[in-house]
Amino acid sequence: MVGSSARRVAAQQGDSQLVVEGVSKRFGGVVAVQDVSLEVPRGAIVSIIGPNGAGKTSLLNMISGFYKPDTGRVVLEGQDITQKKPSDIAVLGIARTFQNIALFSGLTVLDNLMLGRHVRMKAGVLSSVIYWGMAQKEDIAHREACEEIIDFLKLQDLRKQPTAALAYGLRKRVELGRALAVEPRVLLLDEPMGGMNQDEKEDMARYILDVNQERGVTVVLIEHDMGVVMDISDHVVVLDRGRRIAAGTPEEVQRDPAVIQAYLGTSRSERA
Ligand SMILES: Nc1ncnc2c1ncn2[C@@H]1O[C@H](COP(=O)(O)OP(=O)(O)OP(=O)(O)O)[C@@H](O)[C@H]1O
Repeated sequence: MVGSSARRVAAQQGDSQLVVEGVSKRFGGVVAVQDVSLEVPRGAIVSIIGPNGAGKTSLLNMISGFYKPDTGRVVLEGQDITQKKPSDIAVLGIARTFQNIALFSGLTVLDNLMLGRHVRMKAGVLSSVIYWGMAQKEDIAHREACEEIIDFLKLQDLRKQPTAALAYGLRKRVELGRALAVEPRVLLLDEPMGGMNQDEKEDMARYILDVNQERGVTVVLIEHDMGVVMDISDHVVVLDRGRRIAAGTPEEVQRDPAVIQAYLGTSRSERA
C-alpha cells in the first residue's frame, strides 16, 4: 500500500494548494500552536504527526475556520481564508472530519450525507416554498451526488440504517462520506483511524488513497498510527509542544533526530 513515487514526485512538483503561514494560537497560558508554517501541494497526502497535545487538532481547527489564529494566515488557492467562517471555508472547498465522530446518530446514512451537503444547497426554506419545482430538482441532484458517494464507500446496503446502529469503523466511514458530500478539493481528516482495529484501519487507508487518487482530493491527515502515516503520506509535518520540529518525506522524518527525541520523550513521560 506504499504511495507510488511517481505520485509523490507529481505532488512535489505541483503548486501549493493550501499554505499556512506562521500561525499561532494561545489559550490563556497555553500556547497550543506557535508560528507554524506548512505548504500542501495540490494532489498530495500530507500527514501532521506529533505527541499528544502537540497542537495538531488546533492547527486543523485554524485551517477549517473553527479557531481564528492569533498570528499568521491561511491561504487556499491564493485566497486568504484566515478570517472566514467554517461554513464559508467549506463552500470554498475545504471539508473536514472530527476526532470524535460527529454524526446525527438518529438519522440514516443517506440523511447524514444530505446534511453534510447543505452548504452546497442553494434553495433555502423560503425559496423552497416559492420555487417548489426548482427546489425539488435541486434536491434530486443532491440526493444523486450522495448516492454516488455511498456507492464509492460501499455503504449501499446501509443507506437507510440509522448511523447509531452501525459498527464504529462504519460510522467513521460515514463521517468520511459526509465530508465528501461537501465536494471538497482539500479534505482535513482528524484521526480517521483512531479507535479502529487493524482491518478497519486498512480499509480506511484504502478509502483515503482512493479519495486522493480517484477523486483527486488533496488530503491533510492527523494520525497516530505510524505504519499508516509512513505508508500513505507524500509529506509529513511533525509538531511538538506547538512548534513544527520537522517536515519532509516519510523516510526523512523517520530518521530525523528531533522527531525520534520527541517521541522517545513522550513514551518516557507516559511511562513515568
Ligand atoms: N479550546 C481549547 N481551550 C483550551 N485549551 C486548548 C483548546 N484546544 C486545545 N487546547 C490546548 O492546546 C494544546 C494542544 O492541543 P491539541 O488538541 O491541538 O493537540 P493535539 O496534538 O491535537 O493532541 P492529541 O493528539 O492529544 O489530540 C493542549 O495543551 C490543549 O489542552
